Amino acid sequence: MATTKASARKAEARRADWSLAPRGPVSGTAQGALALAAVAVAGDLATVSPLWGGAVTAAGAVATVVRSAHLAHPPAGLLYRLGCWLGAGSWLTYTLTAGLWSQGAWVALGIGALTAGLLSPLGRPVSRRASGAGTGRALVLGRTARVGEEWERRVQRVCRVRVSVTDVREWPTRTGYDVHADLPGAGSTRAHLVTAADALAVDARLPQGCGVEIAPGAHRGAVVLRVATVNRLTQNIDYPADHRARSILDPIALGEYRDGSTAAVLLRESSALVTGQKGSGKTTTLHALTAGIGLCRDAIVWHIDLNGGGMSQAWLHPWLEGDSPRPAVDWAAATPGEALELAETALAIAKDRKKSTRALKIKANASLMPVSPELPEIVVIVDEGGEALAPTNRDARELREALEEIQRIGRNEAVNVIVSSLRATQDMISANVRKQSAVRVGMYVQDEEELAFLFGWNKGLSLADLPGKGCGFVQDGQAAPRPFRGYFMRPGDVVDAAHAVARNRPELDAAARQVAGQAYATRYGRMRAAFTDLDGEHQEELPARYAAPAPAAPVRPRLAAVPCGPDASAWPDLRDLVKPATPAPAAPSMARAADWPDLLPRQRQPEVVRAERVSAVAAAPASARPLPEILARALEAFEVAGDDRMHSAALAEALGTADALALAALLRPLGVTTLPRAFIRAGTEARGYALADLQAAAERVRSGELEVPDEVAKWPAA
Ligand SMILES: Nc1ncnc2c1ncn2[C@@H]1O[C@H](COP(=O)(O)OP(=O)(O)OP(=O)(O)O)[C@@H](O)[C@H]1O
Repeated sequence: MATTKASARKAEARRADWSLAPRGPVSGTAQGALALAAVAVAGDLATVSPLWGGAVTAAGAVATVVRSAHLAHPPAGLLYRLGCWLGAGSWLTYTLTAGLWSQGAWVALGIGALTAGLLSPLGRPVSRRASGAGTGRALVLGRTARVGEEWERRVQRVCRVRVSVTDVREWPTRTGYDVHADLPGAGSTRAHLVTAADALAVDARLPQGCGVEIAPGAHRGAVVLRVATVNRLTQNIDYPADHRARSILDPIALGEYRDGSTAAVLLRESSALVTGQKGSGKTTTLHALTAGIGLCRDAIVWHIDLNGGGMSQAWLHPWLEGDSPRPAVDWAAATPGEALELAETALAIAKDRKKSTRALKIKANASLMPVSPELPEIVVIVDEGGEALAPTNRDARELREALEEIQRIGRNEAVNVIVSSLRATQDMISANVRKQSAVRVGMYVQDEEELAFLFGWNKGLSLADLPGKGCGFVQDGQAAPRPFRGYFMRPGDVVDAAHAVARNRPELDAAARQVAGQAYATRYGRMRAAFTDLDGEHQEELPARYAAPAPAAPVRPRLAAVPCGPDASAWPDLRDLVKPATPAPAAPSMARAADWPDLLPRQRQPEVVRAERVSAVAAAPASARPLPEILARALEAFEVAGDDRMHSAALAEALGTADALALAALLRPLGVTTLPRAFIRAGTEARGYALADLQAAAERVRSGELEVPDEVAKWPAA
């Protein structure tokens, strides 16, 4: 077959070409001179008036100018053609006037033909270009040819790279155009143009907010320069109220690029990071993501909203108002304690799915866990709006670590994280979060360095490309970051979308629900409490709100004697003081949070902790000082609980102290205080103690560094 084709091609090549079409400058010049001589001989024999020669010359000259303008020939090409017509026409008019049969007339014709032949490269139609390998041929005509030549010269001037433009295509929105070009090779790469994108925009004198994006072309040697000529990003783009169900395997739309195409990102396997200064449009972008993911029939959204409820409020509104039977967002956390519970639950589900979905993957013959309404992806969206996740914030270490671990291990198991942060700097975003986020969205910031931190240096990004709120750069995987404008989702749009999401979203699968346990099963009560009372006071009231079917008799405020000596470190935690005064209307058997069974055993390496405890209590050197009874028994209580944190009330009960207040008074002289933030145990959010603090105190006592006060040493004899 191949041989037949080759021989056919050879035969075709051998076949004589008898057409009169010129094949190059020599044949073209010879043909033109012969044709002119033939016309002159015919005119001479027919004794045509010389006026006709003048008329033909004038007509030819005018036609040349008009045609060259239409085809956007360069000035040299136009002059060459005009010269040919004027020379030939003058010679013809002269021979019709003075006679053809003189030596001078034929010598003049020869000299004219020779000149035309030598200058013929000037007349070559530069607008005809090859459009690149494998892409067919494109004819660049008229205005677009002129634009293409301008860009060839501009790229040569700014980047010292001689590209050849193969096509210029106007955007459907008529707000810019794409310039398709081939690189010359010889060491030039697209990166040369990418770094000069801003300089090219300046050289082209583009309007404010417009720029040049350098995108890959049809092959490695081709580039596309996306040139915006109208600043379309200044106009609001309403959220398209399209609430049809979709899949998390499809791209999730965030807004539009300059050319009017949809800015969308793939989130099935990717975590995302959204940064931007206050008021730049982060939360609005998270709304668009919540809507896009929420409308998927195979994904559910969990919110961590440490930004005063700004993100989750509108999504929960229909449910809080009783207009919707369930919330659009399956779980929303507004406090650090609940946030940690949510993150740890997501992590536990990801770990469990690694084992439990093995058979499913084999059945589907897919290495990636197949998602479906029965096994939905969980996307945890975190709008922290402050420094909660900053690597420098020690209080948030556990939450940050849980989220980072989800990012590391949750891809295949369809548990992903989207984090928003005020600033794209090393002190606000840990390197791990940034690296693990394949999707990055950088909304407006003051400092170009922040964009560079997020997207890398020399990406040709300029703040001049972002005209205002709601604008940013978006990057999905290896693709170059592109300026876009986010959909403007107003609260009303969110509420409309929330209705649609609540109607159609899937429920968490049964296996995950089992892993999530009681904390997940009771989340609605806490969400209702938290998002109707955002001043933070709800924290201590949470158990009562969701646990009590019938209110118990109100607890009367109680006066307590507080040991307030001159040393402030010996004072009890005042928050523990007010706690008993808070009414706790709960079911009789669960009147106090401390009474609740721990229905969600910790996943955090209980064996290791236990081993540490045993060595801390038992393996003390002989010279070590004895531990006070309260400390030794507190360490034992942690060991029995198999946990590394215990609520104050639970520990007080285990030790048999009068209450949490009395316990605080005993532990404070040993330097042990409650953790700064409440945490959840057995479905209750309250403050309590960390095992590590008790172990540190024990160490200090044993080494003699810490003197045990009498009132502590005497306990429980007192
Ligand atoms: N895509 C958008 N189109 C038009 N305006 C927008 C857009 N996004 C945000 N805005 C405007 O910017 C304001 C702030 O937006 P948003 O609350 O999303 O910013 P933020 O970065 O989350 O701020 P903060 O950090 O204070 O929470 C909005 O009230 C709105 O007026």
